[in-house]
Amino acid sequence: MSGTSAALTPPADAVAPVRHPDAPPPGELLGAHYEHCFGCGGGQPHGLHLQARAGEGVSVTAEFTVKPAHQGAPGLAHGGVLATALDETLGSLNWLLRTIAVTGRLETDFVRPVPVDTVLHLDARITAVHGRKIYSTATGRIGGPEGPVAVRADALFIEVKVDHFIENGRPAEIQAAMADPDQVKRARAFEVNP
Ligand SMILES: CCCCCCCCCCCCCCCC(=O)SCCNC(=O)CCNC(=O)[C@H](O)C(C)(C)COP(=O)(O)OP(=O)(O)OC[C@H]1O[C@@H](n2cnc3c(N)ncnc32)[C@H](O)[C@@H]1OP(=O)(O)O
Repeated sequence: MSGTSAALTPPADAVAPVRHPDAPPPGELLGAHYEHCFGCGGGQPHGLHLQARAGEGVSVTAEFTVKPAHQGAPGLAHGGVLATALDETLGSLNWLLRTIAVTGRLETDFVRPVPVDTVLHLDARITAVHGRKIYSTATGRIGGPEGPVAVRADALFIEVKVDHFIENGRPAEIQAAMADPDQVKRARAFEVNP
């Protein structure tokens, strides 16, 4: 990984991530964490509709097809959209720890342009954990899962409680989410089964 800043270098006493015993088995789709999430939700017409799949250890894979709505330059994916795909894939890793976490820092390298209609093959893993801090890394390849790297990222996620969303989200969406038993169950499961 190139150019990682000090903030993304785990401290010496960081520990290896431990896959939760109830984490989905390798190969299983993780499912959307929120129907209206721009990264993974099915309810966003121009969203990325990214579906992450559990991998071995504390890793995931995902695919994202670049659509015309995702352009920055003519026929090319917008860099911010590619960063979103990396962020979403990295974020899904935390479900293998059964931990709710948000992105604190995301550092992205854009290595190759990514044309519209390209399938971006994403691969991410957690590298270390230090208290509430979760360190992770991801690549996005084009032309196949073993193709050349087009984008890569390192990230620091910070563990939060469900209250982070309840206290900060716009009330209309929070009330709708809390009225959805499946959404509440999915979020609360992480607090009662640490
Ligand atoms: C009914 C409702 C259902 C809800 C169901 C939800 C489902 C689950 C949704 C998941 C969603 C994922 C979606 C994709 C991933 C996003 O895109 S998440 C969205 C983007 N991220 C954000 O909005 C986060 C905004 N930032 C914040 O809220 C706060 O800054 C944070 C990250 C929670 C940290 O604040 P804090 O809890 O007060 O923690 P703080 O004490 O400042 O820092 C803790 C440690 O982290 C370090 N740290 C914090 N920030 C940084 C940073 N930026 N750089 C370096 N180090 C940092 C601190 O230095 C500190 O280190 P130590 O001193 O412990 O060594």
